[in-house]
Amino acid sequence: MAVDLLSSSNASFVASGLVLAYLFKKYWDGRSHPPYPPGPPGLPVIGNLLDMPRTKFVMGFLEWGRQYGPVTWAVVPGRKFLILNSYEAISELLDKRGNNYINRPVGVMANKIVGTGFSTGRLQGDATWRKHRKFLRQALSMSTVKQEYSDLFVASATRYLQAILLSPGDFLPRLKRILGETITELTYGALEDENGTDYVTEHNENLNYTVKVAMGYLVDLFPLLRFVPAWFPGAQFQRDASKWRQHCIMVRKLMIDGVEKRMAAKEGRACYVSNILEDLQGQQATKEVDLREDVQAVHDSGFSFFQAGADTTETTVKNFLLAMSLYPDVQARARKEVDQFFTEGRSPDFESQDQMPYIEAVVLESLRWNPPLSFGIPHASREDDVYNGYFIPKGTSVIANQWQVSRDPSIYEDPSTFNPDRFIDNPNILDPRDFVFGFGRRICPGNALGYQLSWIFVVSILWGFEIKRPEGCPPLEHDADRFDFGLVNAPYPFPCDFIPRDDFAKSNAQ
Ligand code: HEM
Repeated sequence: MAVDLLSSSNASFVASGLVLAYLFKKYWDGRSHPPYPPGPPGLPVIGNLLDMPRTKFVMGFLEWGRQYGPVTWAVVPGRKFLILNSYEAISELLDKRGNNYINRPVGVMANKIVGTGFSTGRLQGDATWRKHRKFLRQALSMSTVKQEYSDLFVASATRYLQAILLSPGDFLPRLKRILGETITELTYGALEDENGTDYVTEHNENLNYTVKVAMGYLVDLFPLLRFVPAWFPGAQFQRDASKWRQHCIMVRKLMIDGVEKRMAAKEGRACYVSNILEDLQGQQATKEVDLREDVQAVHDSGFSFFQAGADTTETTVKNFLLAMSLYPDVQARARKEVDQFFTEGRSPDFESQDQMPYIEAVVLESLRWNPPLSFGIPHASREDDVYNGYFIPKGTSVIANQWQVSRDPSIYEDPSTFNPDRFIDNPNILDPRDFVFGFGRRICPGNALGYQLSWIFVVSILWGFEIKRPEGCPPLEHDADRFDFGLVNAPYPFPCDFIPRDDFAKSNAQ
């Protein structure tokens, strides 16, 4: 039957119809507004489907930037893309015209099938999103982070030093675990429920499929595929989605039930979710208001902490560790500054943070050298726009290539070299925090938290250990040998020798 329907004469009739419709639309669009930005030519119907980079996305986008200039246009079925390859264009569109680029592209697989559309990073710029951002602003400002979370961060960094001492070969998995615990603890005030279900493990599993889903599926391009039943041959995405949807529902419930039980029993640490829920309960006690939407927004914005904050902070600290092993002179200089403050029994804390300019430069360079989300999270336009004479229609997915900014030699000289000196006595240089945390109305609300947590890990590691690249390891001179260019651009796994330093060894023996 299916074969009959697609007999060769029918198929060629349908194909010529589609090509004609495509050519007519292209002609009509071209007459009714300014031209689209330049981009790869594409094919009828499928547009640039075959041109889109499939791996190492930012490298493909960078190449388009070289060929077509700082704004590149590409289309695939059902989606229009604008790729921005210059800080000037990014900041003009996403920062200055931020109200127009406040939305996110809707992923069929993520939003409609797996059901992860509730998290802050996926919401449209609507009333629910504004509620999330209000709570996040309250809890994650630099002053709140310093006041509320510094002790937790110091304790986590100390735990990491001890973990390295115990099992130096596991320094990468231990980093992932301890940063995951830190973020879980500050969000939920506990690491497991009363049955011993481990929150970090469940969140990591959620993160794994969230990242897979964000990479895009065929169903995102051809939305009708979502009606293909799970038993249909080739519909593996439906079977995966069903498993992930169930898991996501389970983890959300696990987290909510846990906080509510601990609050009722007055147990557990104060944390993001419980602090705001208590405030809301206080409001409800004084006046009759329906706060159900607020309560949901607290839970859902809290759920975003791990999704958005765990891998990104981990990548920043990994960047630092890799750089220390490759640039021993930078390491020696950074340690000299640490040793001015933390000696004779005083272990790292935040007290002297403002007096350590070289460490600040090292943390900034760890962010710049390899921006963890190297093409951010795409924004989407609310209305038609025109930039430099080019037309950007409503609903365009806009990708800001942060990697390009980090490697722009007109901004950063010799950009592949890890060189914190570029930030010393150079007030006019672009601060990496102005692009690695994203842009405009969607800028990362966890930027102070990510920065402070990375800072204490950097100082503590320098204080505790000398870091060496083991003899005989290749020098990793090129970016392509250092970073994997995935959705989160992490350094490839790398070896390090850790030599304990005296003060740490003594404090640990006590
Ligand atoms: C060094 C660490 C971090 C980096 C590099 C980073 C980077 C980013 C970037 C590039 C975005 C997209 C912004 C845009 O759309 O323009 C983002 C969004 C977000 N980040 Fe972070 N982030 C970090 C840490 C954190 C932490 C620790 C948290 C929370 C505890 C967090 C929570 C979020 C949330 C909730 C969003 C979504 C915001 C929205 O869509 O409105 N991030 N982050």
